[in-house]
Amino acid sequence: MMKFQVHSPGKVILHGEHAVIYQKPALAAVVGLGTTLQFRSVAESQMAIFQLKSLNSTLEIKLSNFNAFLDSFRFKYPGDKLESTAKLLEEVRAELAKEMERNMGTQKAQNQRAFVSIFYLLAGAVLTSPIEPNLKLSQGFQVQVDSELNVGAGLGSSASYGSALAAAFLILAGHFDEKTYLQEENLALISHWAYESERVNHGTPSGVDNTVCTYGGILRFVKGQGFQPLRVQKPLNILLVDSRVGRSTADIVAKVRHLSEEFPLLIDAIWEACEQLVNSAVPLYESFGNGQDDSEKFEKLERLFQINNDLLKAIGVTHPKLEQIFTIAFKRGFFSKMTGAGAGGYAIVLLPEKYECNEVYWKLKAELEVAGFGVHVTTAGGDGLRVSSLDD
Ligand SMILES: Nc1ncnc2c1ncn2[C@@H]1O[C@H](COP(=O)(O)OP(=O)(O)OP(=O)(O)O)[C@@H](O)[C@H]1O
Ligand SMILES: C[C@@](O)(CCO)CC(=O)[O-]
Repeated sequence: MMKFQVHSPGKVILHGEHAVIYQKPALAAVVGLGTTLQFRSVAESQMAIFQLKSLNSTLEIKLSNFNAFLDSFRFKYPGDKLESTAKLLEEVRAELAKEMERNMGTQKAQNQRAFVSIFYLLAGAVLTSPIEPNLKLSQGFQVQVDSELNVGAGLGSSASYGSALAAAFLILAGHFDEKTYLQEENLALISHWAYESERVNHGTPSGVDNTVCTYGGILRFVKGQGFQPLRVQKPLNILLVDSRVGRSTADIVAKVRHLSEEFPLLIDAIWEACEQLVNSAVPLYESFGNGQDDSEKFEKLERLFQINNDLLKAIGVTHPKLEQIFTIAFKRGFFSKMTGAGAGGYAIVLLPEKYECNEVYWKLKAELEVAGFGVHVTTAGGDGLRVSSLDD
């Protein structure tokens, strides 16, 4: 009887969103909100049932259908070690399209993508299983996914969801277990499959979100080159402000790509500026807590927040609701920026040390709430994905 729980955090991009797609560095950090997945095998069952609470939807897969899909994939691509995942994703999409027609009626696009991630990651984990090349699923199970992250809001809900699924399915298929998942090669495998899940949502993600959700901390990430954890000494306090404007990361990334094709030199100069900004920010984050008084460094960081936000505005990814948040924060003496793809989603407000003792902070929080925004105070950095046992 297998049962366990996976928790995977959400993230904020501190600096370098969008630029990171164009090979520039980004700084990303996990936050204190995340996705929790519970896995329980079910005796005598021949079904895999996935309850996705955030989407208010359920996916049921008959093990016999899933195993038949695996057989047909192995027959079509004999000896394929899944070096190219593109074929598998294509086959999964075709299989699920048939399934939707047969049993599921019309599902919303976001549910369909969430289902594709499940089928794709489950098939990927089983087809590459180190214990048995022709592994089939023989016992039914139930998976519940619950998230504190608003979906489609820039806090990495999709990467957090993808890494939680990846860890669960890799454990199920015998790649590692609850005790060994933190080994470097196993985290790399989780992040790899979480990236594949991101591709289902975004097409061409940079990989920053799945990396930070898996490994945790505050990371400097460059697409295709990997990451370095920042050596931070003190947690950084931030206020997450939900504009409550939904948007699709894939659509915004496509609009920015169009702009960069229209004005390549101009937009490249913005990406260069973003790189300089990250280079200036890293030593500040790493030196907080070194001296007696951090106020000078904090003021520099506030300036960088403002410049970063203005660069993002220059590529057209702000929104009137985000502007309202920036104005409220600025009026109270706080610096803020959008985070992630922008055009809605969350803003982050930089909070000083001992912000709770500052009356202005409470006024800021109240004013944002009265204006209809969701607020949540958290720290940037912390644990990445964790697997734990499940009692009941
Ligand atoms: N808890 C969840 N349960 C099921 N599916 C989820 C969950 N969270 C995210 N998803 C999937 O991820 C998609 C949202 O991805 P999208 O990238 O647009 O938002 P995000 O990850 O919140 O934002 P960003 O990538 O900018 O941080 C949803 O449409 C859904 O398919
Ligand atoms: C806009 C973007 O940089 C935000 C990631 O949260 C997209 C990406 O990196 O894939």
